[in-house]
Amino acid sequence: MSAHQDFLAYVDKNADKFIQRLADAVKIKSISGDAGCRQETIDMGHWLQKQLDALGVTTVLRDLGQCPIQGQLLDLPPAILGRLGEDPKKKTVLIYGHYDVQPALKSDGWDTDPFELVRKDDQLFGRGSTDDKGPIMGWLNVLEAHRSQGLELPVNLRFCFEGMEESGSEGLDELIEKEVAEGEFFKGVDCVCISDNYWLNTRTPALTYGLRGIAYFGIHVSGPGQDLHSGLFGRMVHEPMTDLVKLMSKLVDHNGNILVPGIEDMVPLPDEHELKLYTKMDYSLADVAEAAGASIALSDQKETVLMGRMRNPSLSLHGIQGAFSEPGCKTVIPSKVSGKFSLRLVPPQTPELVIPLVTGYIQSEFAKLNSKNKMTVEYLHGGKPWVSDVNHWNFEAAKRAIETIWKKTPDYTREGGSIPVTLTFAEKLGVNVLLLPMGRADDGAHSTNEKLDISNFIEGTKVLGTYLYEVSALSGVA
Ligand SMILES: NCC(=O)N[C@@H](Cc1c[nH]cn1)C(=O)O
Ligand SMILES: [Zn+2]
Ligand SMILES: [Zn+2]
Repeated sequence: MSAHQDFLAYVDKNADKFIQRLADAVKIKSISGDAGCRQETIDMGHWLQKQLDALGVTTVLRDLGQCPIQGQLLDLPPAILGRLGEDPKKKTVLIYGHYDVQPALKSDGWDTDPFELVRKDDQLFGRGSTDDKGPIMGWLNVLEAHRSQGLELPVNLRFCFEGMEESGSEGLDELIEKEVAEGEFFKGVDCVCISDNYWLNTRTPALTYGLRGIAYFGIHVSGPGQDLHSGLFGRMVHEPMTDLVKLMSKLVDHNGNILVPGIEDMVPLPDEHELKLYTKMDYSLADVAEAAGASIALSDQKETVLMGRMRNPSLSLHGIQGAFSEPGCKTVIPSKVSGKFSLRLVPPQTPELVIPLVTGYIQSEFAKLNSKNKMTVEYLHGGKPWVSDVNHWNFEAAKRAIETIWKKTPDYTREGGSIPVTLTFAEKLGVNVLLLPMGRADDGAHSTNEKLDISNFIEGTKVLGTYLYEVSALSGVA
């Protein structure tokens, strides 16, 4: 048997062990956006480093400094840089992933404890199962299958894992820039592979060549010195919530159109060639309904729906901090409230270009209210959009791996989400970056009952490993 076949056979035989490792990872509450979970997020970094060390990777933890969160200045979770293999005759693949997760509470509507990996039929439920602990464990599975059988890896590997991706990747760009300018770690990297997004549907594996950027904002409105009784003060004072809701209603309409002047105009319209790409995609309104859990697509045209996610900007309202949200009927006028919203950006948009448009517009809309409350707009974090070249051996290697394992030709997609470091790798390392998703469209990333199908975890592990063999086979291709 070849090394590749031995690798595949090991993955099949050790599925239960791999699922247990994913369960161990899910147990650690590495919620980067929650100050109360910061120590556990740091612990998760240490846990992952230990796993990598045990699998023969030489690792260092890189301190990323501190950042303010929920009124506290806290240490950032470390970045993990790892290296395995120094053979100058082999290609060197840099793998990126994030070990932090989105918040999750059982009371949000989860059927089971979000931090216990629960197996139901052929699916694994738990926060981070698909985003992004499952894919990271997939890489560990690949390493284990080789190390425990004494198989030589076909490429040199470099790993860059962070614990702040869900909260703006604080400190990572600076680390990469410094390391490229002064360090050795990224020297010799030939390509980058990121497994941190999803297939377009539940049937067809995908390769992803684009991501939207993001610009995340807060609108803070305050007025009274403390919360007030609405019977005693209603219709007597300017209410912060009333101003905030008015402002938030001015940002986007019910059809998804962005109302901030200048934002939509920045994006060129699709030409006929581009429109045909969407028509040809294996996608239907039933897929949106399956992934969203309801028939609520903004359009009956699949092309319009796909463009909404892949090539147009969007603006979403996320929440209001400080507002009364518990059960019951508290008759309160909250004294200060913060609205949270973000824009997903597409080329040529960048956070720098949209920030003045957004802040200027909100200030002018607030001025129209003649309110005596105080209002500030805060840009919280962001990242630029990214589009890659699919006619590159990196994509060819991944396509061949998918065809070998799934016996299907992948969909080529642009993803609606954001992974800010992707563009940094492309620009600073000057190499091709590929997104090779493990999970499916209906995984519920960031949502309740997040899951990963066992077949996606196990066959996905095989795809990741096979991709490395294909990169090696394509060595010498420019
Ligand atoms: N799997 C990638 C992902 O979910 N990225 C986040 C990044 C982000 C930025 N700000 C908050 N989260 C996304 O929402 O796209
Ligand atoms: Zn992710
Ligand atoms: Zn995410």
